[in-house]
Amino acid sequence: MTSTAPRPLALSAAGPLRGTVRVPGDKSISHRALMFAGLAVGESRITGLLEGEDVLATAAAMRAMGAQVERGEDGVWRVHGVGVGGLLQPRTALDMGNSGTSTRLLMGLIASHPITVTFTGDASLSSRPMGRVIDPLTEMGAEFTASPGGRLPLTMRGICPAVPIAYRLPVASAQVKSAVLLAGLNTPGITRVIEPVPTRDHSERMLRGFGAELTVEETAEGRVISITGEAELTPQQIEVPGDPSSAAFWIVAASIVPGSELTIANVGLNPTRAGLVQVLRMMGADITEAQPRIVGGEPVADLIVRHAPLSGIEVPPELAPSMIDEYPILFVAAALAQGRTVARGAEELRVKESDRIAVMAAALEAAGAHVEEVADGLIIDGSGGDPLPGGGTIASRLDHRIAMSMSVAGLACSRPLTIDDVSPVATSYPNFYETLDAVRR
Ligand SMILES: O=C(O)C1=C[C@@H](OP(=O)(O)O)[C@@H](O)[C@H](O)C1
Ligand SMILES: C=C(OP(=O)(O)O)C(=O)O
Repeated sequence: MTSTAPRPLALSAAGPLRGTVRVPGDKSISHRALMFAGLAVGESRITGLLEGEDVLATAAAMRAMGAQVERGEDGVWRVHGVGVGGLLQPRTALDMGNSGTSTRLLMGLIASHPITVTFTGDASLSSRPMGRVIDPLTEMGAEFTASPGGRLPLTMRGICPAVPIAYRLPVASAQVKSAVLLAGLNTPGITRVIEPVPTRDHSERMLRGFGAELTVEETAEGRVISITGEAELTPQQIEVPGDPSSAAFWIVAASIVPGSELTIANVGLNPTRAGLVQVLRMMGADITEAQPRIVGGEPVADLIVRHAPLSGIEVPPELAPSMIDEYPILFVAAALAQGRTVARGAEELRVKESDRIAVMAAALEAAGAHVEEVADGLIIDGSGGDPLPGGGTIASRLDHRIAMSMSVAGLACSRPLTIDDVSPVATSYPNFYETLDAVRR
C-alpha cells in the first residue's frame, strides 16, 4: 500500500452546488467482482470498477494468489481466474491497507484452500476485530494465529476439504456473512448462514450471477442463505453501478447548502443499501429518482437532489444495516436540521475504520454543533439550517468517511473548518475533491 503524508485541508462555506456528478463504482461490488472473477475459469471483464486503494488491495491479493488481474487502457479490468479451489500460496504477506472488506472476505476464501496466508494492514485496520470471522472459519477447520484481541497482523492456515457449517450471525455484518459463504464455495456439501437482520446482499446476487448454486429463504429466524460447495464459477461481464455510499455525500451536500441542485448519475439503490435516502426523505429532503434501471444485477437510478429544509427525526434503528456507512454524513445532515435527531442502534459504528460515534461527536463539536454521544449513536440538536460556527480542526483518524463527511459540513460553516488529513479519501473516492471543486463553481 502507498503511504501518503497527511494532507490537511480547510473547507469553507459554499454558494449553491450545481451540476451533474458521476460517483465512482460501488466499493462492495468492486471487491466481490474481483474475487469471484478471480475464482472463475476464463476471462471476466469488469467495467466501472472503483479504482480506490481498498479495491486495489483486493486486486493485488488476488494476483498474489495466482489470478491474472489487469486494467486495460480502455479502463476495462480483465481477470483470468484460477478456479474454485485453485488459489495459490502467496509468496509474501498480503497488505490489506485500510480495507476491512478485503481482509474479511479473503479470509473466507482462503479458509477452504490448503494455503497459509499472513494479513497485515494500516493502524486503523490493525485495530479492528477479526474474531467475528475467525470464529466461524475455525468451526470450518481453518487455523489462526492472530494478534491480541483477534486483530491483524494474523496468519491463517486454510484446509481442504473444510467442514460445512450452519452459522447464525451474532452481528449484522455482510462481511461475516460473505466470509462464511465464500469459504463454503470450496467446501463439500451445503454451507448455511442465518441472518436475523438483512445486510447488503451483493455476494448473494453476484455469486448466483457467476453460476453458484445459492438459495435464500425467508424464515421465522431470519434469512437463511445456503450455498452448495465445490462450485464452478463461469466468467462474467460485470458493470459496477455507482456507489450509494459515495453518492451520500452529494445528497446531503445539496440538501444542506441553500440554492443547490445536483444530479447524481447511476446510483446503486439496492434496498439493502438505500436506508439513507429513506431517512433523509423522512427529514424532508427533496430527492427525485429518474430512469430506474438494472445495472450489473442491481437496481440503479439517477438522483436529482434540491436544497430543502430538514427536520430532526428518530432514525428507525432497524434501518441501521442498510445505511451503516452513511451515519457520519447523516450526522452532518442532522446538525443542520431543525430540532433533535436521535440516531441509535448503530453500535457497529464503533468498530469501523475509526470509532465513528466518538470521532463524529468530537468533529461536530469542533465545528460548533450540539451533540450528545450515547453508547449506540448520537443525539444531535440541529441548527435549523443556520451555518455552524466552524473554525475548528477535525481529526479524520485514518477514516475516509469522516474526512468526506466533515468536508461537507465545512460547506455549511461560517468560518473555515480544517481537516487534519484528507488523504484517506483515496481508499474509496480518489477524486472526491475534484468533484467538489467542479460543483461549487
Ligand atoms: O460487505 C461489505 O462490502 C461491507 C459491509 C459493511 O461492513 P460490516 O459487514 O462489518 O457491517 C460495511 O460497513 C463495509 O463498508 C462494506
Ligand atoms: C467500513 C468501511 O469499509 P471496510 O470495512 O471495507 O474497511 C467503509 O467503507 O465505510
